[in-house]
Order: sequence, then C-alpha cells, then structure tokens
Amino acid sequence: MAVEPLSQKEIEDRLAELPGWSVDDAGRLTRSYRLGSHVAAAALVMHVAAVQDELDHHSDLVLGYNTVSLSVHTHSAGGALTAKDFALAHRVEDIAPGHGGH
Ligand SMILES: C[C@H](O)[C@H](O)[C@H]1CNC2=NC(N)=NC(=O)C2=N1
Repeated sequence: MAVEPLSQKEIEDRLAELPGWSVDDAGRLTRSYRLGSHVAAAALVMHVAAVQDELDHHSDLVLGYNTVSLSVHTHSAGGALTAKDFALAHRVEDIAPGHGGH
C-alpha cells in the first residue's frame, strides 16, 4: 500500500508530540541524542537498526563521539515525510532513554 505524504499541518501537529525532533533544511525528520559513552552510542545505533528492519523503514543513522543522529524521510513517497517517519521517531524515543540517550 502506498504511503501518502503528510500535509504541512499534519507535520506540525506530529512534531508538537516529539520534543527534540525537527524538520531540517532538506525536509527530513531529524534528531540528535547525546549518550554517556561512545560504546553506549554504538549500542543505540544497533538497537535503532533492529527497529528499522522490523519497521522496514530506515533512517540515515550517524554515530559520533557520544552522539547518535538520525534523519529520515520516505524514499517511496519521493522524499516526503509520511506517517512511517513519525512512527520510527516514536519508536526511537521509546528506546533511547534505556541507553542513556537524551
Ligand atoms: C523494499 C523496501 O520495503 C523499501 O525499500 C523500504 C525500505 N526502507 C525504507 N526507508 C525509508 N526511509 N523510505 C522508504 O521508502 C523505504 N522503503
């Protein structure tokens, strides 16, 4: 089933429920987390990767020094933001605190 682009209003409403997340200049949903160590950040990357495979929806996931950054849009919707991007963001929000991510 095709996934539809969200309207600007829908994006704004969904962003309001995701503190820390924003839409970047390229129109991608993005957030960076800070963690207690580089290994803790790497563990979060692995956990997010597993969630992304489960959802069959994948962000660009960047491991830095004690940081993890995600940006995501929906390739199959021509790079628009869709409900799939926000579903992934909520799942990441659920797991990040368990790794000390904030
Ligand atoms: C075949 C597979 O379902 C698709 O390529 C999936 C995989 N992960 C994806 N991730 C993202 N971000 N957008 C997509 O459209 C997408 N499509």
